[in-house]
Amino acid sequence: MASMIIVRKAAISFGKEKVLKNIDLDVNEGEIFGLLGPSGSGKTTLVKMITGILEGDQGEIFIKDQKVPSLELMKSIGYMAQSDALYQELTAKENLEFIAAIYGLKRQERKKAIQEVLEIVDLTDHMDKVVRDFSGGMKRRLSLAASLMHKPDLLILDEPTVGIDPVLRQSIWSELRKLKNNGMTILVTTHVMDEAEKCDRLAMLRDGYIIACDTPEKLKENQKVDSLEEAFLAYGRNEK
Ligand SMILES: Nc1ncnc2c1ncn2[C@@H]1O[C@H](COP(=O)(O)OP(=O)(O)OP(=O)(O)O)[C@@H](O)[C@H]1O
Repeated sequence: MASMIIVRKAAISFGKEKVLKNIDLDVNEGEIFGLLGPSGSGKTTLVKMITGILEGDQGEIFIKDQKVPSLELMKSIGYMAQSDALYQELTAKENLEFIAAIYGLKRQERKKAIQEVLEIVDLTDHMDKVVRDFSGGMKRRLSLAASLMHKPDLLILDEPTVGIDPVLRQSIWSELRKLKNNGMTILVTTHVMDEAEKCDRLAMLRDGYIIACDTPEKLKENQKVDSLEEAFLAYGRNEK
């Protein structure tokens, strides 16, 4: 299977704190890959290194065989950060028009892309509302829409469903699965176990280490437990 992301011996410290230690990771093309770990385990730091926003102290990262960071690569990556980067005074549609302009989408492409992504996140009826008046969940959905505007090959989502109600969370996951079925590779961070279950494969992150990496089923099977939560705890114990 072809690799989309390769991380080799990546490490980073902030001051004296070693936040990521000796990370090796392979994400295959076309899979939904989850990074599961508690708050502070280093998930955001790792995705920022993968996008090239943060430079590690050690190691190498490749996306589609190109070394990160690369400006060229940014065209194939959609990144939704943990905090929403939206213009509060603009409407949803104006925010997306702005993103489209940055990516150099032509007028007709722009209109179509905006329509498509708004439908995906179920915000078509709210496109003329200013973002300041959006709920937290609506802002998350708009951020997701923004990350899809340029039809990336690799979508990186940092806790995409925080503040989103269970019904909409389900619908976002079914959209993610559709995107995957159309060939997109998706890397998603989460600390929610039922979301982790939906990933094709998972890496469990604890204290800056990957303590296990496999399919959700195999991770449970290997530890002879019924839930990912129990598996996480069991792998954590083995590490000590
Ligand atoms: N710019 C920074 N300067 C100093 N410390 C940082 C910086 N960024 C992250 N850290 C530290 O690195 C550790 C990991 O943070 P990170 O945000 O990657 O965790 P996370 O797993 O994404 O957590 P959460 O689920 O709460 O978002 C934390 O202890 C955090 O305080």
